[in-house]
Amino acid sequence: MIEIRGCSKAFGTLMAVSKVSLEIGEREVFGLVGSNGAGKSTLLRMIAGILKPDEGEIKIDDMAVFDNEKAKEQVFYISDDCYFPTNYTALDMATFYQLHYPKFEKQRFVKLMNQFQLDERRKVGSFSKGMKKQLMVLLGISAGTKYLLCDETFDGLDPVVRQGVKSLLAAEIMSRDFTPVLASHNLRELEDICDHVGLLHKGGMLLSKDLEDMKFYIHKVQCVLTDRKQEEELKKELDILKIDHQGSLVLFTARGTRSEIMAKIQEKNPLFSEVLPLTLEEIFISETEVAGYEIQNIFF
Ligand SMILES: Nc1ncnc2c1ncn2[C@@H]1O[C@H](COP(=O)(O)OP(=O)(O)OP(=O)(O)O)[C@@H](O)[C@H]1O
Repeated sequence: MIEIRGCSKAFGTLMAVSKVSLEIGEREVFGLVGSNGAGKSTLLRMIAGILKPDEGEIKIDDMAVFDNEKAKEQVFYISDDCYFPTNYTALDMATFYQLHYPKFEKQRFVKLMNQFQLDERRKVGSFSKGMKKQLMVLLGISAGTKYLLCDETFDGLDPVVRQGVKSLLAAEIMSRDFTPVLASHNLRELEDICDHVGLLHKGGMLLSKDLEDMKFYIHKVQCVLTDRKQEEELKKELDILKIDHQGSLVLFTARGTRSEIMAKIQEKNPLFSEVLPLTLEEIFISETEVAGYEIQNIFF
């Protein structure tokens, strides 16, 4: 488990991370979201033991991480602007990481490169941005660390590769003790991948919640009502966050369990009604409102 207790980091007078406390459980995909400059990279670099917090502590499996090789061996960090030595091939990168990570599996790396149709003998300098990101994920998986920290790694991957990487992470979680932490400024990049989401805003942790728990108390329903009056009644009877119209269809996003909301709608004998899946952005509308913020002020 990763435990962060009252962690802060300033650069001069700028508070990049402020008194963040957070627990990242095991064998779950943790999404760290926040707008540009929210402090995600700074927090990840502290978790990786690269930056020392000004105050507070970070423990990886009960070990303080800063200046602790044993703890750092458990963490592979993929920066948002990875450095590759000139003339290094992908295989050279694997040899390099093998020196730092005792559990690195080179054969597995070569196999994964083939699976993702990347040439391990090619110079990394000639890889596209997305290929470099894939390469880093494959190096991270092959390193055999318990934690994989990805900074904006999913952003910009094409849908097929993204799906491949997502399946790879899921398979790792199933087969060994593995926890990926994915940071992104883009809610859409993380919505079908994460089990748990932490929201950073201006250096502070606004919320950290299980996605399934959040989904339990907010639902989106589309229905066709027989009378306009019924919509007005439902506005009073439901805890509505948003209403949209598409022709005769009314779309309600409301707080409450699925059965509570559907019971109220069924009382009106609608011509049609169904529950729709929610996006992460829609889920956050409710959660950030409870925390006293408007999602538009956080992400847009
Ligand atoms: N080395 C540094 N020196 C000075 N200021 C820094 C440094 N690193 C980060 N900052 C500042 O700290 C704040 C948080 O930056 P950070 O990179 O952690 O944000 P982020 O959430 O990762 O942003 P993005 O999504 O744009 O990558 C920003 O205001 C940034 O300018």
